[in-house]
Amino acid sequence: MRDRPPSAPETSPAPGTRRRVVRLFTPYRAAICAVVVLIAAYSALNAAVPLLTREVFDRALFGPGGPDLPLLALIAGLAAAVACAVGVVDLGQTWLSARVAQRVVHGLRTEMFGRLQRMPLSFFATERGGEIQSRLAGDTAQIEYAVKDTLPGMLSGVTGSVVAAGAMAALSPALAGVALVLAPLVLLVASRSGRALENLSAVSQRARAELSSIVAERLSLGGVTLARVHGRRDDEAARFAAESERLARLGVRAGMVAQWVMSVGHVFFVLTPYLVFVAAGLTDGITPGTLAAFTVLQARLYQPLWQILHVVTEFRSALGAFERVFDYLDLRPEPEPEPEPEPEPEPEPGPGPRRSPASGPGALAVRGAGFRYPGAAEEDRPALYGVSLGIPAASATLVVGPSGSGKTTLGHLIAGLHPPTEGSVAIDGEEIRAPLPGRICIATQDPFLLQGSVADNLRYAAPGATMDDLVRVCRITRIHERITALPDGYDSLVGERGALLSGGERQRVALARALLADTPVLVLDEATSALDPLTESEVVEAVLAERAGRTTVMITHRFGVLESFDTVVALDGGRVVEHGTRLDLLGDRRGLYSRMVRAQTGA
Ligand SMILES: Nc1ncnc2c1ncn2[C@@H]1O[C@H](COP(=O)(O)OP(=O)(O)OP(=O)(O)O)[C@@H](O)[C@H]1O
Repeated sequence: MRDRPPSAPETSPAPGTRRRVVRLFTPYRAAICAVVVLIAAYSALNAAVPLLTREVFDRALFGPGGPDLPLLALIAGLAAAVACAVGVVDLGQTWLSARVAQRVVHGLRTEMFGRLQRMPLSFFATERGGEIQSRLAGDTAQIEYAVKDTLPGMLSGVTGSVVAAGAMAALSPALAGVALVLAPLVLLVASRSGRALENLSAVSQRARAELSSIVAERLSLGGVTLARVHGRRDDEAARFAAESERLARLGVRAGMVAQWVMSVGHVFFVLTPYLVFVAAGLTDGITPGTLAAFTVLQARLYQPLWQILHVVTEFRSALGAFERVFDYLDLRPEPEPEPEPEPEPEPEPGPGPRRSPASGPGALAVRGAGFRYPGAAEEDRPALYGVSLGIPAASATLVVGPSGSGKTTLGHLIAGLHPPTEGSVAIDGEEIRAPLPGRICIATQDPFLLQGSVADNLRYAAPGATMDDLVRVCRITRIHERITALPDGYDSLVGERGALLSGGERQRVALARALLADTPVLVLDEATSALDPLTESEVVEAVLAERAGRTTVMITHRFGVLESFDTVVALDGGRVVEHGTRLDLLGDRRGLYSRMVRAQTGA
């Protein structure tokens, strides 16, 4: 289950959303005020042009005494100056809006990325890859567009309409009244269809997220291989096509609703000038110049109205995007480790040999620890429970047990990948509730290699490592020869998730990377499972021989011939059933470890 608040339906943004959006922009209020001023200046300058048109008609061309060419030239010069000023103001406004939009979106993106990085691993086990991608890239792009284009569009629409209406009223209050009489009707139609468009946009956004989830999962190396192996390529294509067609249909519907508004508006737009002409015919003292200026202003009145309608729709769908982003920002990340924890009392050793209290760098103490995966049913037993172990510094411990007995879970608790849901795990008296880089490292069965070279991947653990360091750890994991045989040696690329290497090679590179981290504690969770048995025991023996005081906890299924361990821990059903030296446990012929060794060696 996801540890997150349920998201509200996308068609009705939560009441807090608008307030949160406003808060996001509060730090930029100075820039936003400047944008408003620039937009007002832009609208005012634009409104000046029709007034110049009136002067052209009434004084320069058809004034008393015939055409006045010097005046016409002056007006043309003024119009050019106004046009330049409009350009400059528009540039400034665009620059400021783009800056605010980019800052806000950059802030949201980085905060979201940071928040997701700190989420418990169970979140990534349940959340779909495409969903994260869709929110981090798709929704933020929609917000960016809304802030950069939509918001200034709305402001300039409002100021443009107000200024145009004001100029019309100044020219002739009576004609202005006639020209504005249809405006409320236009707004009504638009607001109705705006809501329909908003719903369509929310549904489209969900379809888009579904589409990117399919792409992320099914067009990965593993997804494509699976589909080929099982002959399901056509089914996959059909599933994608169905979702894509849904999106396409939604797109057509949205286009039709938008066009319907435009068409209705167009009728009003064509009709209104004639209403004005009729009114002008019935009113005394309307000059041709006033009428010409009026016609231009009318266009300036209705065009911004369309802009507002369009913008309101965009903004309402951007609210949906904001909400999906906030939904991720509200996720509860794993708590950060305490800066200075209380020292832990020494643990009671679990079943097994009595040793002197473990101390020193890398001593592990597991006290009554347990773990229940989030979402597991209450009545199910926890994956791990009541585990108490003292693992002395510099020792080598083998963890064995049947599949599903909790070995990996124990390894994850020691590595701090999950905080225990009961009891505690500590290193040198300090509780482990989160990964401790530099102190504990884990190498897993399914290692993750990043795009880049072998050397890049190794140096992820120790950016300052020299070539000699890389060679040293790669010799221990018996991968050095193989790397030098690659076309570019340590600079050879490993491909997506290391796909250009074999499974065993990937594991050995990852194990070398873990060794390079040089931590006092190393957990190996079936980290050599893809190797042939001979190489595996060679690698394991070499890792143990060169551990130089490092505490090593090794989880493996193939332990039959492994002898270099101080202690063996056997898990069954989520708890420790045996804990002792190898020879002690072998002595108990009915014990789990002893039976498993016999099963493997046939002895
Ligand atoms: N992410 C998870 N969410 C829910 N349950 C899980 C999760 N991971 C493991 N489990 C369950 O917890 C139990 C212990 O799993 P764990 O991986 O620790 O076993 P294991 O001993 O390492 O098994 P194997 O030898 O097969 O790797 C299993 O019953 C498993 O189904």
